[in-house]
Amino acid sequence: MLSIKNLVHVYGNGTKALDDVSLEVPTGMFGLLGPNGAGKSTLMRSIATLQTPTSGSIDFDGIDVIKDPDLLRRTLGYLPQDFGVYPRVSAYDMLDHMAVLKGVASGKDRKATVESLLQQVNLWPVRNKALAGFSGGMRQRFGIAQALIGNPKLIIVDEPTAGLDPEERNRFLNLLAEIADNVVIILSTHIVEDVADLCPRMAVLAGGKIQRQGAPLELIREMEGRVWRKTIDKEALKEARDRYDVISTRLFAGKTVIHVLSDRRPGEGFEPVAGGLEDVYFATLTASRKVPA
Ligand SMILES: Nc1ncnc2c1ncn2[C@@H]1O[C@H](COP(=O)(O)OP(=O)(O)OP(=O)(O)O)[C@@H](O)[C@H]1O
Repeated sequence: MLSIKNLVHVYGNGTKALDDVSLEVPTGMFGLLGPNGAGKSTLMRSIATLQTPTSGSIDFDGIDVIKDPDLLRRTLGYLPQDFGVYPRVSAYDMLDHMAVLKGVASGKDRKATVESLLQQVNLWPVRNKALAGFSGGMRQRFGIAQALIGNPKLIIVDEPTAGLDPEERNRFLNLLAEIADNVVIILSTHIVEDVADLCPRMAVLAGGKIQRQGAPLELIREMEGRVWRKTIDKEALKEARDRYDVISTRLFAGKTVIHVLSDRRPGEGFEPVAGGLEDVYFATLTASRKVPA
């Protein structure tokens, strides 16, 4: 269990990226959903011991993460948002090198580790190819392989599916689902479907604050009967926004489809829709913007 209490992070320029964040993250897959600039990477980097928060505490299975970062690093796997350079070395050699850095000293252990990880992430057939020539999906699978060296109990993946095509995304998410037994995996993303597809627990972070948390299905159930849809001309959007609690808009066949949150039918031409996680997310963001800072 990962337990975060009252975490605050203020950058040198005065930006308060985390504002009293408290979270309990159980074993399994946990989705941290938030728009760009919400503070997700700041939170991920704080948990991964890459930066020290201004105040607050992080505890993982009895390890005081802020006081004892080295202890956490032994049981941590991290796939950063930006994995950085992809050198002209083969996947095999790079993974072997990273295993050395992570302290897998014996050559025999390393061979076993590297081989089994390459198989697990389905990169065995291309193990001798240079990482520089890998596709986005292959790179992310390599990223997971390196994160899994040393059997970590806490795995952090920061926006891993951004830029992947649907097939690669699927493959990547399936891989995450397979390793989620007995470990804590935090998936930070701005893609609602990533969370809907595979996270039994989630939180929405916006403006540095946790706006909502719970099980996606429960959060969706809480909105039952409160989401309404109407198709309007795009010229009517401004008026609709003034009149209703519009949580999302999208174009469909040249018209604008709005989703409105309301306890009863908001007006003429509205039909009820079964809300999804996207509605939960957008409603949460809309509500968070209304709160004066
Ligand atoms: N090193 C830094 N110095 C100053 N401000 C920063 C720094 N890093 C991030 N910020 C600011 O902190 C806030 C949160 O940024 P963060 O990168 O954590 O958000 P995010 O949710 O990960 O967004 P994104 O998906 O765009 O990376 C933003 O306002 C950002 O501009």
